[in-house]
Amino acid sequence: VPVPVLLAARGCSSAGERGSGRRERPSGQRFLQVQKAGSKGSVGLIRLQRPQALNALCEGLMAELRRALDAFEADAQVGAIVITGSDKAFAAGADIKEMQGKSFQQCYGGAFLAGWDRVATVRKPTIAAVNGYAVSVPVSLRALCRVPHARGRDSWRSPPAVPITPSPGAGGTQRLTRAVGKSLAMEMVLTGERISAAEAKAAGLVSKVFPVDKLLDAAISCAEKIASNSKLVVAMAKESVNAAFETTLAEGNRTEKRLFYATFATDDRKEGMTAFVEKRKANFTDS
Ligand SMILES: C=CC(=O)SCCNC(=O)CCNC(=O)[C@H](O)C(C)(C)COP(=O)(O)OP(=O)(O)OC[C@H]1O[C@@H](n2cnc3c(N)ncnc32)[C@H](O)[C@@H]1OP(=O)(O)O
Repeated sequence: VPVPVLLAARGCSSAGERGSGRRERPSGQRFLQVQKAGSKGSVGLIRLQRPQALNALCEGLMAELRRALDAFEADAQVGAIVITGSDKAFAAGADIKEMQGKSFQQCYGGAFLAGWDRVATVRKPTIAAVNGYAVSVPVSLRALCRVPHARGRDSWRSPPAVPITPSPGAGGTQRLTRAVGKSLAMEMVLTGERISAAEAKAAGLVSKVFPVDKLLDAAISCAEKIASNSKLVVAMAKESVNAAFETTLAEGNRTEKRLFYATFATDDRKEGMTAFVEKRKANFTDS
């Protein structure tokens, strides 16, 4: 049974949210639904919920997202996180209406977008379950999640599974290098065409494709499987994978080796190897 997670809220003022205002949910969020999922509540589930703007990433939404990630990062019960959107949109990019009037001074001086990379610095594995539009920045958001899932062509409705449109802010192209460092697959420049989930998978943009009605369950079940391992060692594995993406091959190998040595200082490494040899299920204590 999903357990609601209580977080404080701060808001955007955008179409459909002014005047009467978009109400906070009882849980305190305005733009997200945040809960624990999975049979043991070990999965942190974040659903972007700003339907009137197709989940465009306004500052208020991103602030809530950061707080949700912080809360799950600190929650010892949670071993992995799933971020998803709605049927029509994962997210339609940065909020154009919020950005429209901004000057350089406001962007640079006000550190616009500061903290937007929190999703990349979370130590727990994060899965993006992408359905509908994923435009510009959400493509980066999804890429930062490292284990992206998408809904498949066989369940296409309108709009298609992972359409990608040009980012006006990037002059019609969007480089993903900022999001994922030097990963070869991500060096591609998206030129504004709409691509299907299958094409996104072929390009390395998503790792698995599911029919729409199976997408979220599959993402949660994958997260649950990850969460059933030692959280301590999973965090080390994620650090190692990130190092492989972000540094040279030699540096990535060095980091991996150091972290592998470090696992020998943990109880969970001993328990994992002993359980393997004794052909039984490991009982990890995250220590
Ligand atoms: C770092 C840079 C960036 O991220 S720049 C932003 C990049 N994003 C985009 O360029 C996408 C802009 N949106 C669209 O192109 C379309 O909305 C669409 C193709 C994603 C979907 O088209 P559709 O016709 O199905 O919906 P609407 O255009 O009518 O949109 C519904 C509603 O949402 C508002 N909205 C959509 N995207 C944004 C956005 N990025 N920022 C702010 N608001 C957005 C849109 O204005 C509509 O609201 P309304 O009150 O009717 O104006």
